[in-house]
This record gives sequence, C-alpha cells and structure tokens, in this order.
Amino acid sequence: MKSLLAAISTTTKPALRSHLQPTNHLRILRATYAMQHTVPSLSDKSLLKDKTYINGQWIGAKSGKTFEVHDPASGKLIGTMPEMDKEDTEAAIQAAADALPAFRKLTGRERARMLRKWYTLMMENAEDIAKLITWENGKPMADAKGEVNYAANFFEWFSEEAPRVYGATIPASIAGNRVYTTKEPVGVCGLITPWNFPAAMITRKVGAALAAGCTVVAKSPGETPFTAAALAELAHRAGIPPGVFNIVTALKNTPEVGSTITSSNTVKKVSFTGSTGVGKLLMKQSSDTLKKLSFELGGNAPFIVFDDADLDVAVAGAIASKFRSSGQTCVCANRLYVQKGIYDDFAQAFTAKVKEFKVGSGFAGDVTHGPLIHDRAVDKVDAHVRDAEKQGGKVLVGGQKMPDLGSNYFQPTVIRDMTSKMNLAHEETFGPVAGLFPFDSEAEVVKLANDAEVGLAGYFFSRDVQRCFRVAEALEVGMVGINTGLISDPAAPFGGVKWSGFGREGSKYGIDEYMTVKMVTLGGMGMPLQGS
Ligand SMILES: NC(=O)c1ccc[n+]([C@@H]2O[C@H](COP(=O)([O-])OP(=O)(O)OC[C@H]3O[C@@H](n4cnc5c(N)ncnc54)[C@H](O)[C@@H]3O)[C@@H](O)[C@H]2O)c1
Ligand SMILES: O=CCCC(=O)O
Repeated sequence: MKSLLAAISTTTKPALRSHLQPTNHLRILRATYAMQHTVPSLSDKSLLKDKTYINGQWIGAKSGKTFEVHDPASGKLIGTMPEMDKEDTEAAIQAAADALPAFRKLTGRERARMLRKWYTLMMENAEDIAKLITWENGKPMADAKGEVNYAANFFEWFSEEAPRVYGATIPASIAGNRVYTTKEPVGVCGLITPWNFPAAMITRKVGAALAAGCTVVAKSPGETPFTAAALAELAHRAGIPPGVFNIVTALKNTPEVGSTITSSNTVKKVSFTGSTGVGKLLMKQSSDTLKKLSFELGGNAPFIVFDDADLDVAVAGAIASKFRSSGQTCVCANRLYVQKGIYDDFAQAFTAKVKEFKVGSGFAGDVTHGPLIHDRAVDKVDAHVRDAEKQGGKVLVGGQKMPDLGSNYFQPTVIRDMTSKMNLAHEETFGPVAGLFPFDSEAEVVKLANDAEVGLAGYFFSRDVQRCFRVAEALEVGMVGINTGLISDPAAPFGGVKWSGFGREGSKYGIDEYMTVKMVTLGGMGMPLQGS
C-alpha cells in the first residue's frame, strides 16, 4: 500500500507547483498535465488492494516478492501486487479443490443467488471499478463504465442459467433399457485472461464456471491485476465461499504459473483468452493431463463494405469496430475491404470522423481514445504503418507516435490503397490503425477475407438480403456482424474457428464449457406389470 500512497503523493509535478504567478501558458500546461496524470480517488478505498485473494484470505506471495503495475497513460507507478510462483499457485489449486465438494452440491438456485448478489455489488460499485480499469488499462472512463456493465451482465446472465441445467431422457435402442443424462461440473478450473478487458474477460469465464458448480483459480493479467482484486473483494461480500474464487497474480512468473495450472492433475479444465501463440503453448502443456479446454485467441477481422451499403451506417460501424479500446480488442476490424464504387466516399467520411477523436488520458472528460497498453504495442502499430507506407499506402490521418503525451500513445490512423502484400493484411495490429483495401467483387472479397489462419469475427455492410445470407455463410469466422460493428453481448455465443480457438463463452452454450455429460442406463426396465 506504501507504493500506492507514494504514487498518489507524486502526482502533482513539482515544476508545475510554480511559485510564479501563472501565465496563460502555465495555466494551460497545468491543466494538460492534470488531465494526463489523474490519480483516481475511489469512493470505496477498500476496493484497491496490494494483496491477492486465495481461500477467502488476502495474502502475498510466499516468497514476499511483488511486481509493479504502471499507469499506461502516465507511466507512473500505480502499485504493486504479489509475484506468485509454483508454490503459491499449488496452494490456490488446493483451496479450489477443497472448496469443490460443498460448492458443487449446492443447488443451481443457491449458486444463482450468489452470482446475482455479485452482479448487484458490481453495479453498485461501477464507478470505482471503472476508475480502476481506466487507471491500469488506459481506456476512457466512458468505455470503462461500459465494460463494467458488460462484465457484470455475465454474472446476471449466468445467475439465470445456473438453475436451468437440464439433462435428457433418451429412447434406448436396447429393449428394457432406460437412458437419461445429467450434467456435472467439470471440477477445478484454471482461467487465464488478458489485460484488454480487465473485468469482462474474467467474469465471462467465472460466471459460467460458478453457475456450473466449478471452483476456479484465475490468473489475473500482470498489467491489470487491480480490477481483478476488486472483483474478488466483491465476491467476498457476495458470500462466495472461501476457495471457490481464487486469484493468482504474477508478471514475470506468468509462464511458471501457467505451467503449474496446465500440468496440475487437480485442474480439470483450462479456459484461456489471449494470443494464438500462448494458446498453442498452453494446449501442449495441458496434453499430459488431458484437460477440457476453451481457447478464445487472436483475430484479424475482415470488415467489408459493399457498394450497396448505407454509407453512414457503415462508417459508424467501422468507427465502433476498429477503434473500440483504441483497436485493442480481439474482435476489432483489422482489414477494411471497401468496394470500389463506394471506396472514395467511405474513405472521406470515415477519415472525417477519425479526425474528431481526442487522444489522451482516459480520465479527461473529452478524451475519446486512450493510450495503448505499453510501448511494445505502440512499436507494433508503428511498424504496420511504416510497412504500409513503404509499399504504397497513403496515410489519410494520423500515422505517428505521440511522444508529447507519453510513450504509449499513437495517433488514430487511416491508410488507403492497402494491398494484401502488407503486414497489416496478415497480422492482427491490435491498435488504432485502419487500413482500407479496395475490391471489385463479392467472390474476390470473400476469398481475401478467408485468407487468414485465424477466424474470430467478421463484419459486412449491405442492404441486399440475399447477399447477407450468402456472405454470412461463406465467411470462415465464429461470429458475423451484418450492418453493425458491435457484436458483443452476454446472450450471444462468443468464440472463433481456425486459429482463433474453440469453445463458446456467454449465451446458453457458455455453461456447457464447464460441465460434463453423464449418461445413466438402467437395465431390466421393460418387465411386465406385476400381477399381469
Ligand atoms: N478471442 C478473444 O476473446 C480474445 C480476447 C482478448 C484478447 N485476445 C487476443 O489476445 C492478444 C492480445 O493480448 P496479449 O498480447 O496480452 O496476449 P498474450 O497471449 O500474450 O497474453 C494474454 C494473457 O495470457 C497470459 N500469459 C502470457 N503468457 C503466458 C504463459 N506462458 N503461460 C500462461 N499464461 C500466459 C498473461 O496473463 C496475459 O495476460 C491478441 O491476439 C488478442 O486477439 C483474444
Ligand atoms: O477482446 C476480446 C473480447 C471483446 C469482447 O468481448 O467484446
């Protein structure tokens, strides 16, 4: 907690505490600095932790080690969290295993009440959780509030699913047999999530797991552990029993924690959201213990605008899909294919909208887009822009780093005249760069869209209903948005195909990822009635 206090007391830059009468220039500087370096003050200060939550206790790493977390907007220290290792992770797994027998025996209705309470507490504390998200992730407060709502809705959704887990009665092929099925919780689950949605990626998994009767060990992202800890505080208040929801925190030790989870025979399921590369590694590591797996991995979403689209709707959809969280979502449009008849109009209208963006600290009221998570992300974005330029792409807006704001900022960028040879066509940028690729025909663009190893989301805009069915069926992705750039919804199944992984989160399917089907056959059931 000391480091947090230290961070708070150093937020007023000494140079700006000038004893000189402020000139206009100084006043502007002061205001700009304050905007960029806000430290949030929480209404409920007990939501800010420097320990993690295992077996219902707030604890540090056994080694006493910690890691630092920095505000991506200012680079300043937010605080520290325990750098946990194999031993700590094994203790968390044991806590989850000990809690499992009693938790799985609760009725679905009893577990539903806990999830519902957790949902209510999240909504009551939405402002504070949003501040934590903005502080450690960088997204603007409005987006962070949207994320809290989205995240809490997974608890609400799965509180409604928990009491409605049904088996089946099955007509047997063997005379005299009677067959039915039940669904059982898979057991202890290991959940590994990324920093881009510090709350929602956790609740989407935990809501389903707890509804099913599983207990969990969640590895929170090294970049954004404070939001996860606040969720744990609310879990405690909601009466989630000790050991049911445990969080392991680590930054440098992440691979060690990951391999402890994946190699444990006590952990029966791993659900991971993150890059395809790490997903493949975790799948290999899980093979010795044959775990049930769900992987939500990287994307490279095609976003197609046909000549017959409504231009305004397509532009609004592209803005929402491409620039949500400054381009750092797995379902962000990555390749924008625009048919030649509408290409120039689209480029002009889209660029005009991007020019209206205001980049800065997520806490500043008028800021629409925050920093990227770290400077490595900025470097990747910069490399994609430089490569596109070198190969003939024309930057219509943006295209540069923003060192005046800090090392993690990149201008929202639109590039036209993109070609398939450019790196952006084949790699997920995960940043605020929209590349516009011209195309001629429907067949051509579907081929281009499907020319990817991954297949998470795909979008297209058209007013031709037959085309809508045709293209939706032809796209090799797990999720399609037609005439919309926003598809995320707790009620809708989220997940990919190809190298974007497998399994579905949210929706009526999400809970099945945490259950196994048990079949029961009763023999000798076809006897005549007694006395007949
Ligand atoms: N499909 C989805 O739902 C979804 C959602 C968010 C992000 N993503 C993808 O994630 C990527 C961006 O996030 P990133 O760069 O942080 O991804 P990443 O795979 O490097 O890291 C994701 C998380 O995995 C953990 N991790 C990293 N290495 C690990 C290891 N060896 N063992 C165990 N855990 C490990 C970390 O905690 C990290 O927070 C993008 O490709 C994006 O598309 C996918
Ligand atoms: O980044 C991945 C998740 C995005 C979402 O759930 O909308």
